[in-house]
Amino acid sequence: MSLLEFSHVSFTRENRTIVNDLSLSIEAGDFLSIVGPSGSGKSTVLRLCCHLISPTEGTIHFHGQDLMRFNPMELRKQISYCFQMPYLFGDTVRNNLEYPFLLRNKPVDPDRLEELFAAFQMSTSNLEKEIQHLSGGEKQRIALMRSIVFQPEILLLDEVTSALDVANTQIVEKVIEALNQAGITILWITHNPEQSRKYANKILTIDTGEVRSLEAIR
Ligand SMILES: Nc1ncnc2c1ncn2[C@@H]1O[C@H](COP(=O)(O)OP(=O)(O)OP(=O)(O)O)[C@@H](O)[C@H]1O
Repeated sequence: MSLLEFSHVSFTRENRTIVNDLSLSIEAGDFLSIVGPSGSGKSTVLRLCCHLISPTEGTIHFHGQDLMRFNPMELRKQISYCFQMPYLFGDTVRNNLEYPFLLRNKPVDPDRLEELFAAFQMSTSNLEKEIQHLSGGEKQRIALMRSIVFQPEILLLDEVTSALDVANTQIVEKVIEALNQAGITILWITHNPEQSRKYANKILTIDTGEVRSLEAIR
């Protein structure tokens, strides 16, 4: 049984088909790059994966069960996402990063937060900063940290390095690679052809909402 299985999934809005008849199997441990021109439906595919939106046709199964039947809060713990425009509460970095603990009724683990700052080579002094005082690249890294405070089964990443300089892109790539090596399934959208091939074992190319190719490269 595949970890995540799309069967003939379509997503239509305002008489426009944004994803058309997508069938795809994602196995545990996969690192899937999703590539394609702007507006081809890549982000929509990730939104479908975590039930931010529902297919208008077809089915998505997670662990063999209909994804639409999962409790959304429970699903977010297993399938975590980080998008291009990081959504963070207009609050402090600390409150953003402590939120995943609150959600699980668990005490905040300061060691885990320190570990994350170390992995992203950022200072923990950022914890007391207001989100609005962070740069775009800092916000991106904090949003990514928040999505992996507790390791999900699947991590969905939408152009998470687009606001980063070369050095920080490398840091983030290494964190993502290590997560995949630790068994986390990664689906990521990137516009950078070199990046799309560097870590992935599969590359999905989509155009106008349809699969152009699914290539296994490792
Ligand atoms: N809920 C929606 N309602 C109406 N149109 C939508 C909706 N979601 C996406 N679209 C449209 O569908 C198309 C695909 O959007 P999507 O964000 O999935 O593309 P993308 O491949 O991720 O693009 P980019 O690379 O520019 O981020 C776009 O034209 C977008 O405007």
